[in-house]
Amino acid sequence: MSKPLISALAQFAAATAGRNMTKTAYVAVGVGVLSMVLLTDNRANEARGWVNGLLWVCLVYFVFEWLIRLRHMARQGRLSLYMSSSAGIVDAIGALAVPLALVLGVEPKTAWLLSVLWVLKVVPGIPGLRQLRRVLVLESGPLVSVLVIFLMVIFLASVAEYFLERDVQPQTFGSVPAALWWAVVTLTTTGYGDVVPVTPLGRLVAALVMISGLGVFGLWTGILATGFAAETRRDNFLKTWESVSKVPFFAALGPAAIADVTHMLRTMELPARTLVIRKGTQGDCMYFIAAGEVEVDLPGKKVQLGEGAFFGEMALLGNNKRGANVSTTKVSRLLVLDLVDFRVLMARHPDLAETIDAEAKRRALENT
Ligand SMILES: Nc1ncnc2c1ncn2[C@@H]1O[C@@H]2COP(=O)(O)O[C@H]2[C@H]1O
Repeated sequence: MSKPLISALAQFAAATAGRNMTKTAYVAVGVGVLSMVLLTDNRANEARGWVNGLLWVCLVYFVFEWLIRLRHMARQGRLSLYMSSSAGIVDAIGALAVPLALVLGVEPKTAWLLSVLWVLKVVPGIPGLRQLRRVLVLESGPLVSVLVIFLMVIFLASVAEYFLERDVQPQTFGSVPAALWWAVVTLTTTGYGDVVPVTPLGRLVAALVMISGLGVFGLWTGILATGFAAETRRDNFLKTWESVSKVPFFAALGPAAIADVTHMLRTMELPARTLVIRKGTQGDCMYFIAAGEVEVDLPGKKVQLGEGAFFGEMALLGNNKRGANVSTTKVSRLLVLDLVDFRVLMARHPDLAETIDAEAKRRALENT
């Protein structure tokens, strides 16, 4: 093998070994699945050679990727952990499913259908998947309750329709299982229209089932949306909590007071050289620096404020007008306290109020 090829392979192996999905892997999944779809379409018969070639290239890529990961994990002593993990199982399926089917004599066009399983490889890389899993676990109670209601309505409705329609339409409502098909199609509001009740009472039941369908899906959507919102709030709270507890100004407070303060603050991530406060504008919040640095642009001098410092308090305590431009000098994380919460905080924690007040007075004196 030539040297450049060996070094390219080594580079590829290093990039592939520890990571779930590389950019090349995403491309391979896309090309592979698209080729499989083309293989099933007779209009693409002329390009069959190319499509087959692409499928084989993708398969070789996934086999190679799997072998590299197996070797990497074996070297790290984590082979069994990897093989039993979801990523390991998906990698093994991606590498072995099609070859096994071909070896077992399955017709190639059918065997290549298994390449649809390659899409599973992108699952671990989906952002927010952990959040979705947490929402499903936390909200499993209400979700299951709605599922039970869903099944109940399906069974009650299908038995009712069987009773009401069987004599008029023995072909379509001749048994409860046949009526079940109608109930699922109706309750999910799909409405193929292949099976339709014709008796007045049958239609009344159908109307009730359709309305129940809307209710059931509305409930599911509501439960998931509330779950996601709560999860995002929890994530934000934890992030803000971490930042708040690092600011020395708040460190003296007990855990209960820190939690109280955390509810009032929101986090803001800013790049370097971003104007945070413009001189002369109305002040409606103050800031604490959780990370990074800002520069206060005063007449004749510039003052740098680092981690743990606060700014923007003077407008809230004085005439509401900002006294100077303030911008970030580095990537910074600021905790923002809005005016309403500023007042609540000052009332609840007089010691903090005193510190902020004293610093504002000192700054005002320094600026005169
Ligand atoms: N001398 C100073 N040293 C540090 N910070 C200052 C000084 N003067 C003003 N600031 C800050 O710059 C902010 C500009 O907006 P505010 O006037 O709301 O609040 C001001 C203070 O927080």
